[in-house]
Amino acid sequence: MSQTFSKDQVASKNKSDGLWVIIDEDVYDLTKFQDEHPGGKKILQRVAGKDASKQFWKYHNEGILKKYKGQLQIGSLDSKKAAAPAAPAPAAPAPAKPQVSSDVKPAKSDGTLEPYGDLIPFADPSWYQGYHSPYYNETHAALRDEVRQWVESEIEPYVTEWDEAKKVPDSIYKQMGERGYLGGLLGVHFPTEYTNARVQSVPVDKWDNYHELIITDELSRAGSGGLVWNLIGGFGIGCPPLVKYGKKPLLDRILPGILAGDKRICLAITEPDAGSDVANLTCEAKLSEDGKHYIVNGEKKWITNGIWSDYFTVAVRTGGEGMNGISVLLVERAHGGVSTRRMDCQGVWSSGTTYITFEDVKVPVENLIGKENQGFKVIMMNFNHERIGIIIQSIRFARVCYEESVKYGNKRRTFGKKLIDHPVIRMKLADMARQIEAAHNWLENIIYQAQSMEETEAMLKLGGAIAGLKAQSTKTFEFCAREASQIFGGLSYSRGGQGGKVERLYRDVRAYAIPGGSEEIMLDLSMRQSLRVHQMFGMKL
Ligand code: HEM
Repeated sequence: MSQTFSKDQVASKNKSDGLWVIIDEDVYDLTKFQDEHPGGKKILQRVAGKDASKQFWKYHNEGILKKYKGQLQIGSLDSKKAAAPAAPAPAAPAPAKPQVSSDVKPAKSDGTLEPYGDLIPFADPSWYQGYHSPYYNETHAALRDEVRQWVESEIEPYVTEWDEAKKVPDSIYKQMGERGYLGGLLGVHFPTEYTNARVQSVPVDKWDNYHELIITDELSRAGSGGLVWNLIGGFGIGCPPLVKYGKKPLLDRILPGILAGDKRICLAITEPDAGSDVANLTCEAKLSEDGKHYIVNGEKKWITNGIWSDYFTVAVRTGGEGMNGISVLLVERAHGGVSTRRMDCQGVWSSGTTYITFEDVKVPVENLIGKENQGFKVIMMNFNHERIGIIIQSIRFARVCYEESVKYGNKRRTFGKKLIDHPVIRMKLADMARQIEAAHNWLENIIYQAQSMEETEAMLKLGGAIAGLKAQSTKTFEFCAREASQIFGGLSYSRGGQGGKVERLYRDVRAYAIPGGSEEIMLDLSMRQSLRVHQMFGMKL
């Protein structure tokens, strides 16, 4: 912003027909905006011509300035040292090329990375804040910065609108492809054979599971389960089985379009009458008489991204009862007979939760994923990847609730002191932080184990721990959402505004605690499976 003004010039604009204010040494013309200001115009008229920084920060968070700067800032005070450029505020975010900050410094001689972020204790994982970690290097630091810049500039300011509109612009999903993030989220090596997109800050041969963790974690910082599920909810669980067990001609035909962000895929397992007990599903696929097609009939419910999907990775019954009669098929909307309708849900509004019906859908046998009647294994392998995604998101959402609470607690005053100075509030924050850190450290350890093991070994040995951590992380999320709501009071009871993230996340909690295995089933499984596996190791009782 090149124009500068003196304080006297601003002071002369102190009427409703010329209403300027100063916020953090920048000058804003609110003349037209006053009529649409959600806080009312009189309150703006009272600070017309003055420095309103203190009042502004009392009622708003950073997101508001980011969103309105481009529209309302007309310059800066002449006394300001280096006027910051106004952030662009497009009505609908335009695609942009990734830009990696040149600030990412190599690891220091003691192995730690440069501190990054706001440095609020526990609001980011400890390796962000200059602490030692065996897991991360400069490529992780660079990716974290790349994703955070994108989220802060093009996603976070608009997330509330998208959630209310129950849709994220297609251009954002397309960028997921262009930036190489879709290619990086498959839980396998980076699939260079199917996409030309590359993650700008990480060479493909360096790609590992911690990079995958960072993408999901940083996307989750926007504080919306709907956003994260829109971008990776269908893809992250629907595409890995296709890549791991699909036949090459099928992959050659459809994977490039999916990884480019042009076509969408989702996972369809749950049915109106079969959720966590997958072995009981009834959607049937009968082989045609000529043996060339499966004819699929049945219903699927609570399917993330279903309404927008071109492809559906579907669990079907091809054989007898129980887990040995299940197969996985790649159904294409273009096959005909696929109907999708949006479901109204408590949370994750922009994720497109869908009810699907398949009526005599003719699916070529080439679209079988894995072997006939051996689909249960495909589904089980996939569950660990899905659950780790849920864990990453839940822990970050818990952190967002905690971070918002710390910031608000340092700003809001009651009974003559800041909230943070009341021991009862600090106790809440401490209870949040201890659970977040415990869950995150367990997560990093499990990712290290998964990366060091062959896939079947990982499924056996880690299934119990992953199930336990899923329950731990969703309980942590629920606890933090509740405590943050208490700290924000009325501001997190109404939607939008300063408590907006907390209010939204509070509504999103059940979407994490139930799907991918409910807390009850996860806790039970964690013990059953761990005991069974350790019996194989020679456990002595
Ligand atoms: C660049 C200038 C400003 C912009 C773009 C702006 C924008 C907004 C927006 C979008 C809201 C809705 C709630 C939210 O999303 O946070 C809001 C609420 C509000 N604003 Fe502003 N505002 C500005 C300046 C001010 C100033 C200078 C004051 C005080 C003197 C003020 C007082 C309020 C109040 C009291 C509310 C209602 C808060 C609540 O619901 O708890 N605003 N403003």
